[in-house]
Amino acid sequence: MSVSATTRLLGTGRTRILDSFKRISVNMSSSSASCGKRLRVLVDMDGVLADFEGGFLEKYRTRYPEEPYISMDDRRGFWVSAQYGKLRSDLYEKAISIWESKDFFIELEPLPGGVAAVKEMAKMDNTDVFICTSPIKHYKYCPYEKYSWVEKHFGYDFLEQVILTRDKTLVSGDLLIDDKPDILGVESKPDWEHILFTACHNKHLTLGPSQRRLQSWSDDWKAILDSKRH
Ligand SMILES: O=c1ccn([C@@H]2O[C@H](COP(=O)(O)O)[C@@H](O)[C@H]2O)c(=O)[nH]1
Ligand SMILES: [Mg+2]
Repeated sequence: MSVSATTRLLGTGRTRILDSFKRISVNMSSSSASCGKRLRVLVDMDGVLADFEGGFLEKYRTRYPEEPYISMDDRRGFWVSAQYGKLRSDLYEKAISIWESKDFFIELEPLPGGVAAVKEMAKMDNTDVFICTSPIKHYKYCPYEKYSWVEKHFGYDFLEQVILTRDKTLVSGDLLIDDKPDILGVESKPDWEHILFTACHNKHLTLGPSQRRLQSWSDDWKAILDSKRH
């Protein structure tokens, strides 16, 4: 057999062995997750840790004092811009101009109890917490300010725990705590169970029988985590 044929054969064998190792390690990691060795919790940022809706309304009213606005009580649907666009078509762009502005994301106030809860979660045995958040495509300020916000409220080391993605279905975890009712992406069956975090825009929705909510950070988030430990 020629040297190149032998190299090819050895290469094929090596690939098969590597594939077997990969299969074994994938099986080991999924079985250790399911027997609860470590729980992985993904926590959304806007509307869960940071007060996106409150920050938006305040800045919108300051910048456009003469324009109509939608109170928190009247908010319906995840997309703020869509509801403003229905109110009057030009308000769609005016709404977007608010979160595309410098300092919008960094100046968001933390939602009550969120930072403390996540810090506590991160200290729990066998628990990994990640902040999983979607940046806007107008990237001039938002991604930088999201990192800055985490550093400001959690400290520099917690930046390790930040996941910026526009497709959360690609991220693996046991739980995703998120205020968006429909979290869609290329993965049709994400690993995580979505816990809907109650927000002004989703509080009127009736959930399916197997769906769960976290009403606020005063709600029993520890029980939800425990329900996923085996
Ligand atoms: O009308 C809206 C409302 C929000 N956004 C942006 O969507 C993301 C939401 O991120 P999550 O990680 O799902 O909380 C955020 O960057 C908002 O600015 C929007 O584009 N339009
Ligand atoms: Mg959100």
